[in-house]
Amino acid sequence: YVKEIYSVDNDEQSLSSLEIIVPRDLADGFVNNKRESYKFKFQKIFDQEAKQDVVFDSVAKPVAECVLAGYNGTIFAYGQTGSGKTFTITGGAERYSDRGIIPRTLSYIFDQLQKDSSKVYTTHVSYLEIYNECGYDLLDSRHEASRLEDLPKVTIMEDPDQNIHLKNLSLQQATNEEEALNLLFLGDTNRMIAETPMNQASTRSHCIFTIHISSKEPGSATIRHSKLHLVDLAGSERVAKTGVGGHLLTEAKYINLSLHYLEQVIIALAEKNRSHIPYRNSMMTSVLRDSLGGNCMTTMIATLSIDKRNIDESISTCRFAQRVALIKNEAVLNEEIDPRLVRLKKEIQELKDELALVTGKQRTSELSQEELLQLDELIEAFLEDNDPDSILDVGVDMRKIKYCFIHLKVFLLNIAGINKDDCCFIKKRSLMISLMYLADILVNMLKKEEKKAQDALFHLNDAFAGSTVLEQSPSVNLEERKSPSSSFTLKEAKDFSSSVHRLTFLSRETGKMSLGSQEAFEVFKRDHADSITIDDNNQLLKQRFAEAKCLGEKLNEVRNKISEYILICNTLSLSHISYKTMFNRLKELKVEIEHLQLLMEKVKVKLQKDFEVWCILSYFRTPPRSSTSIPLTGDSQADADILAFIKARQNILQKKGKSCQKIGSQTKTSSTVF
Ligand SMILES: Nc1ncnc2c1ncn2[C@@H]1O[C@H](COP(=O)(O)OP(=O)(O)OP(=O)(O)O)[C@@H](O)[C@H]1O
Repeated sequence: YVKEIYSVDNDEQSLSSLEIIVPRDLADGFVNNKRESYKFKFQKIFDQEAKQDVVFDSVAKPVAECVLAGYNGTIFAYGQTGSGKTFTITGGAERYSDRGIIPRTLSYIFDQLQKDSSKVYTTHVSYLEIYNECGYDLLDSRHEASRLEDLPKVTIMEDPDQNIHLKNLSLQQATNEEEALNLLFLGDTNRMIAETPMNQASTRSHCIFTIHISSKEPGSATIRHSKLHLVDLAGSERVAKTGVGGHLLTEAKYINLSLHYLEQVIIALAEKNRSHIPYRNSMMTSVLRDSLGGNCMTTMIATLSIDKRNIDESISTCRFAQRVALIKNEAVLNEEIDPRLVRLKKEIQELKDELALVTGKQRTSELSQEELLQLDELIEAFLEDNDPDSILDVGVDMRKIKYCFIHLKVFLLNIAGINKDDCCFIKKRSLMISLMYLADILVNMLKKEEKKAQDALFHLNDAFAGSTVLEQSPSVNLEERKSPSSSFTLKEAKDFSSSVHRLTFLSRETGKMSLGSQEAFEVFKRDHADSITIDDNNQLLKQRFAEAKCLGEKLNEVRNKISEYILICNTLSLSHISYKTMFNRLKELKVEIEHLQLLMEKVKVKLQKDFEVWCILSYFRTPPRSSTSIPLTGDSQADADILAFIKARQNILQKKGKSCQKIGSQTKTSSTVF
């Protein structure tokens, strides 16, 4: 392009300026007041030598960054045919370095997404072509389109909130740069196939390549949606100048009309206090509505082909671009709550309502002051209760259960003077609490054992009581009736028996042991090696005793009958001497029976006495297994009693010496005599 007709001043400090100088021959004419130069200020002006990467860095990168942050962005190229719109937006096919804004933006975006692991991103792309006010989906993958009309037709739908929806425009997911580039290639291919000499789509249609990005932080309910429109507009040349007619004229009219409407929208947006913006006039302005005057970071690239012949077009493009620059958009973050979360919140509310209906209580997320106080009391009572089976019942209420756990944790951590970081202490403390519970369980078990021991002791006392009765019997001389076969005297047995009764662990009033002593004594008896034999012999003696008792009763019965007969005989025989002999005989019989009766009585007494002796001797026959088997209660008095008991026993055994074994066998023999 001829340098003489324009100059560029790229001031680093302020806006860059472009001056278009109208050649004198063009300025000359009948009217002499025509301006010779036109100056325009732009944010940045790229001369014809500008490289694609520089354009990308200056124009596209800032917008792409906004899109990544969650804002909407649009970059659109406007200019006359052949001025370089497609080259700028898509790129040139000859060199890799000619890649345009779309492939470079895709590369940049995916690069950034890969670097950011703090969010979960989803990317989709769509590619729309608008030709003669009709939309076509360029990402149709069927490859069947030989004409543009064969592609899926995209129509505009508007919801009650005046949001635009594009029906039939496919949204293809692209998980990486390669997939996105393939989709761009697919769209460009569809666009080229449908292009005919009569329909040079690249010139006469608008193309919108859109990158849709959704981002969400893990665990967050908020989703951000943003989109970046990269728009390659149709050529803006004037119909009159191109001199087209017929079909091309129709096209040109559409193109110009849509660009005209675009211009109308831009003018309306640039004007203050303008209430109506004519977006609906064309599909193009409808689709870009949000980008042009709403929530979007919009950048316009005006492409110029500054040639003597294109001076008017160039000036027209610059004017249009300057109007666009006046528009101020207010971009906001496009955040929405995850619809799944909305659904879950609704479900939670429904469940809360249901719970309130069932329990009759309306639950708030926080516990009331009153409820907290009640809980504190319950927890305190629970902690003070020594019963290991006690439970902390706060009902089916997660808020209360959580509160209890927190309370107990604080209780453990905040015990006076305790460093909460001292895990060792906490472990010890937990152990102590566990031991306390264990101790409680053991105490309970011991109480039960004590009860059993008490019952057993009553049994034993009965046996001792029996021996006391026999001792008081005046009719029997125990010394005289010493069993000839027993080397263990009844005197010794009596001594021992009385020593047992003197034991201090037997209650003075009742003659019964204290609970701890009873238990220890019971264990001592149980541990005695020969306890089973003793029990067996006891049973045998009891049986013999019962038999003797039965015999004595029968004897009494016979004696009574004889006495009765004698009485009758006395009455009858007074006058009959013949009965005298019989009477004397009966008298003799009576004496004999009485003698027998006396004998039986003695036998019975001996039997009873020997039963007692047997009981006592049985405990001495087998010594305890070892001194360690003697159970001590820990109660000093009871333990002293037990030791005294054992000592008394040992004294007797020492006196007997080795004869213990003999006693055992002889006593067994004597038991069979009875
Ligand atoms: N900066 C540039 N450097 C090198 N070649 C360029 C440059 N800009 C445009 N061209 C070339 O000029 C020609 C026309 O450019 P391009 O197709 O991009 O124009 P356009 O404005 O898109 O036209 P249309 O309105 O017909 O689509 C292409 O062959 C392109 O390669």
